[in-house]
Amino acid sequence: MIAQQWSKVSKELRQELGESSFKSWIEPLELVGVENGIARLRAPSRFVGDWVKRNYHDKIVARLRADHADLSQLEFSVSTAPIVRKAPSTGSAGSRTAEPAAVFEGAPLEGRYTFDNFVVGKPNELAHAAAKRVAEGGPVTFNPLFLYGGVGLGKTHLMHAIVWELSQTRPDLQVLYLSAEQFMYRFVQALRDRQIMDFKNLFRSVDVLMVDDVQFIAGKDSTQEEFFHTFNALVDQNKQIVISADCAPGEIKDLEDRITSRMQCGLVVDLHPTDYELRLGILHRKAAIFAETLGPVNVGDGVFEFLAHRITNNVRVLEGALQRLFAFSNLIGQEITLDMVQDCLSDILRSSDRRVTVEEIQRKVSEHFNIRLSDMLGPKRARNIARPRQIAMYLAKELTSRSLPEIGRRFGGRDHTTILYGVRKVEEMRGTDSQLGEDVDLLRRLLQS
Ligand SMILES: Nc1ncnc2c1ncn2[C@@H]1O[C@H](COP(=O)(O)OP(=O)(O)OP(=O)(O)O)[C@@H](O)[C@H]1O
Repeated sequence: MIAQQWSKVSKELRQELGESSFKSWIEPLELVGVENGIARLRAPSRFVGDWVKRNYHDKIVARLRADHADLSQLEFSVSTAPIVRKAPSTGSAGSRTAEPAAVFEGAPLEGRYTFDNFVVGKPNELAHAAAKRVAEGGPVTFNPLFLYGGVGLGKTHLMHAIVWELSQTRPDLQVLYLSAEQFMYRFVQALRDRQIMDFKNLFRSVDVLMVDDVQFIAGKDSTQEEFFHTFNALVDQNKQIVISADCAPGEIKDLEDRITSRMQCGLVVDLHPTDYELRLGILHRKAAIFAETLGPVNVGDGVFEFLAHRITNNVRVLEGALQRLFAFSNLIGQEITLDMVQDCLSDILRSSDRRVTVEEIQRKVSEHFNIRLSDMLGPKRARNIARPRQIAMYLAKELTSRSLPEIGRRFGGRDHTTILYGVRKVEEMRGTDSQLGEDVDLLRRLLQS
């Protein structure tokens, strides 16, 4: 019934949209069900789902209304294989002899998040290398692998890439990938259904456990407790754990100390904010991917360079901007030019114009080091004041477009040479003092978020 309805709608859309758009966007979809005014469709990737929603939502809804008068909305899920295809045994943890108890699915995987599609540069090379090592599926050398970094810097991409690669290199392994939110949801569900033993057995018998956005469980006492025991049980069995978070273990507020220290026992790797070269590489790679789905599009001189220069804080935004340009160029059949970029992305470019101010930097750095703002600007030379002041100078130089004399004026009327000295000092110390390096990275992230 549903299949027939979808086939009728597809046919009509094929006529209206033409063969090429139909093949790219409509043909790969599957109508899964219609309920309570919502039609659920399955798409081969989030990209296709987002695109169809943005461009063809109303057309699809209007046609489906012929059979479902109350329909008002489409919802898309991604059609991917479950990550753990069969449940581990119901017997003691680790035993694999019993029949599967139930199908136990992890979060869906995004097909494009592979190692091939992950562009490696200085800011993420360590995270990439560590993820690759785990994906080989060899003996566990560090446990857990803890990946952290700011919004949209590729943590989830790397996690999915590990799962995809493990499914090739070690198809015998039970790999479970899920978000910390899903972990909590399943835990609560197991408590409610009095199936806590099943829950424990399932989680304790996977070979690789991957939990995304672990900061979510901070402050949720029972979930943390259960997570701690699951974590210990797997580590004791020498099973690999991979965790991601938006900051380092010690910086996650309201996370129990014993969990923090467990996480610090493994390899903790930071995905640093992207630099210009990495952003340029990502744009080229993403353009190749979009071209595969949308057909080739001409990109004019300087467009990639302009985008890499202007959209600096979040790869997700950069990717969204490029996707929008591809869509527009495809619709009007013209190459992407710098003029088109200005027209099409004015909102994104405006918001990326939001510059951090020197005053914001001074405030944040003072708070971070627990010193008074008046001391930051005043004459005191004690190390516990002078070092944060130099860090603030360094960040002001890096994150604002102010000149050294202008920065100097905002630091209580200091000379530009003092600012230059402070900037150089921090640059130099970042290579030798890892604590200082971490402080600077954290502050930069806070200021740019
Ligand atoms: N180095 C990279 N190469 C290719 N794509 C990248 C890279 N870094 C990030 N991306 C892309 O940026 C987008 C956001 O990445 P992802 O979802 O992995 O970020 P995240 O760090 O998990 O962010 P969040 O904290 O919001 O969950 C994805 O589409 C991803 O493919």
